[in-house]
Amino acid sequence: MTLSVTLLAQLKDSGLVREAGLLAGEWLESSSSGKTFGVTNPSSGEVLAVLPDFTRAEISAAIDTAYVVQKEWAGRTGKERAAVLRRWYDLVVANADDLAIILTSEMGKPLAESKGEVLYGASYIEWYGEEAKRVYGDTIPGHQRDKRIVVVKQPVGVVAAITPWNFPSAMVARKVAPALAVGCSMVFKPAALTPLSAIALAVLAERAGVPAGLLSVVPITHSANFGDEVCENDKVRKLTFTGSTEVGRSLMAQASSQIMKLSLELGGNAPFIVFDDADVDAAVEGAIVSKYRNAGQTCVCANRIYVQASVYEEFAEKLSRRVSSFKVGDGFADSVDIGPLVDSKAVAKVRRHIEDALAQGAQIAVGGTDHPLGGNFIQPTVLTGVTSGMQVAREETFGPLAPLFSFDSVEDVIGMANDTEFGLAAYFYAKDMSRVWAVAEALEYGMVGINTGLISTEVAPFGGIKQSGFGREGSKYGTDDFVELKYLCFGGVST
Ligand SMILES: NC(=O)C1=CN([C@@H]2O[C@H](COP(=O)(O)OP(=O)(O)OC[C@H]3O[C@@H](n4cnc5c(N)ncnc54)[C@H](OP(=O)(O)O)[C@@H]3O)[C@@H](O)[C@H]2O)C=CC1
Ligand SMILES: O=C(O)CCCC(=O)O
Repeated sequence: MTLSVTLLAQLKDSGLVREAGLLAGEWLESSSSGKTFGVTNPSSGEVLAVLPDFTRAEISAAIDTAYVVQKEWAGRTGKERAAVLRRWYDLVVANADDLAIILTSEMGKPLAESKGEVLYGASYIEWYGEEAKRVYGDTIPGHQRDKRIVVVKQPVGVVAAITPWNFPSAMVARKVAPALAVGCSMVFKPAALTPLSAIALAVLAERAGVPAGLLSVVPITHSANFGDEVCENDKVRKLTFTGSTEVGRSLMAQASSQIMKLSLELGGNAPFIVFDDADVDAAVEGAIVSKYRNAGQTCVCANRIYVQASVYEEFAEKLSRRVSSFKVGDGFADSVDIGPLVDSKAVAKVRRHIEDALAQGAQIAVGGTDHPLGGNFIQPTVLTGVTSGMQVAREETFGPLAPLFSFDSVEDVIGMANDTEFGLAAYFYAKDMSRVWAVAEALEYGMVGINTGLISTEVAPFGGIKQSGFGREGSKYGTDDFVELKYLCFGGVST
């Protein structure tokens, strides 16, 4: 047993951390590969746990079991499935402090944010527990006198899920809860950087009465093996993926071999627009939440901040003042705003964006230099004088860097905001209602925050358009991706 004593000492329930995967209803502490991998704390570099590294054959066995168990689960009433999800939700809430500690340990975000994420994730379990009872079909007036038409929704069957490291807890809940609610089973691959939160949630799911084999959680470092197996195994009928557009594109190509149902929640390049009639103070607060939440490592983070010329100086000055007051440090330290980035590659990307912008004439308003803590810590930064030829305009930075662009007219800023292959989230601040409607309609994004920098909630449909993917998570629409419509045509009805 190699579990970190520091981590274990912080937990009320040490049973939530396991050096094992849950496959086909069993906790397996070793893999036939004989290989293992370590999960490290991005703040200290400490190894938290060593997990078995599972193989394609083991994933295949988990799929076989998920295929069988799903039939019994789907045969239960919505109310019966709802009761299990409700117990899972209650357990997640009851264990939120421990789950937050596990999350901060493996991912680095400040503890308060981790607790927020755990409860945010739990809200999806609660929501979809309730929705389990409302997977309604439809009746359609028959097209002939003796015909009656009914549409029913049936679970797609076995679902595979792949998630990233930036929301290791909420992503699990967001994918598992709707799948289980409608009667699917799931084989789940968390990011190798952050599998412990998914494992802890699986422990609680088991305690809540999720049947053995219905949910598998597979730690694995060779992620392509997981993608290959789930895309080629004809027992898997759907793949739900959150991560980079690059990997999403290749999974989409692979999934085409068996025309698998897909949901893809991919990269973003969110514009955040401040118009001259905006409440500038409110816009600054919105930008702080949108840009610096999770140290900027969120797919809906503001990536490009466009400010109308007449309020540019005021906005830049007020934003910079707020950002310069941020406390950077270990996620467990008191009142920390920004934790470490997830790894050195993430730090290098932010540095590259800053250097490129400076080389092309941008200026540092705050931050911009390495943080004294070193390692994966980075100074939260605001750049002014940013223009559309710079890398920050085109690529998702995924770090605490706010680049400020100036614009003159509504037409110009809409053109710049939409000039990207991504279409996940956009934000703008304005008061004039005719402008508000026009801009909201003109932005080519799946989600638009108007006078707010925080749009995430389980009651709304989260998802993108263009190369940010398709499918929606959350809300009444979130179950659509996990069901198939079946049309029943009744003939010979005596009239
Ligand atoms: N939309 C979003 O929420 C996110 C967007 N991103 C963007 O992507 C960039 C890179 O982040 P990164 O974490 O590397 O994102 P990736 O897309 O590489 O990883 C996301 C998930 O996909 C898995 N994965 C990677 N390659 C394959 C494959 N060939 N087959 C199956 N699964 C695979 C990863 O596994 P493993 O990590 O274990 O290899 C992880 O579980 C970020 O800087 C950001 O710009 C990143 C995360 C989330
Ligand atoms: O970054 C993501 O992939 C999801 C963002 C978390 C959220 O706001 O729901």
